Amino acid sequence: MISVPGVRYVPGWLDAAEQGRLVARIDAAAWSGELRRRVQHYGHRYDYGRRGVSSDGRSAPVPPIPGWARPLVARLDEEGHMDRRADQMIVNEYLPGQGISAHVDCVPCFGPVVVSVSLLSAVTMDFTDPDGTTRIPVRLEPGSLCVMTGPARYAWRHAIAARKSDPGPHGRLPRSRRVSITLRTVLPHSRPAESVTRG
Ligand SMILES: O=C(O)CCC(=O)C(=O)O
Ligand SMILES: [Fe+2]
Repeated sequence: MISVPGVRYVPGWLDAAEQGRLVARIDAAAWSGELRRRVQHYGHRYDYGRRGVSSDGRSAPVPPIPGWARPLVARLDEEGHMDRRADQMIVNEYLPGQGISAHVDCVPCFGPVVVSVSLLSAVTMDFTDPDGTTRIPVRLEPGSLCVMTGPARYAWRHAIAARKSDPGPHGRLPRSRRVSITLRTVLPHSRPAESVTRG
């Protein structure tokens, strides 16, 4: 099977009980309705309009990475997936029909590793090569970890089509509600303290 250079896919990274605990904690927290899909930002706010990590004090601060997510952050680091402990987390919710347009995660904002943990529903994430000529669908099962590094992080774009089902080997695979936890490291010059001292 063809694979995307720089994608590490780990099925069954979280068991069903752990996934359930995480979804319960996520659903007890406040969602932001700033996009078509609901999101929660922790550690640092990512400004979708400005395409930057907010550090100018104009937007309301976001909560730190909560206690319930810290074991994930530590485990990712201990298992060697990250360059250092993640300090930025975005939770995304996708109802059937919702997606995310093709993008590369902000290069000046975030470090060399972006991870996504899938909860509740499987979905197909499409990776497109830098020329836009090759599209590789990657099926993300609930409980899986998808680590993007190297070309997958910096050169290929990733997207989730806004549709209610994905093509499968034996017909369409209907989606249900999916929640993803994405984790990143914020680069030093994007962090508020450094921005202030740099004037
Ligand atoms: O939902 C996902 O797994 C990925 C989300 C994503 O690409 C992002 O937040 O940058
Ligand atoms: Fe992304």
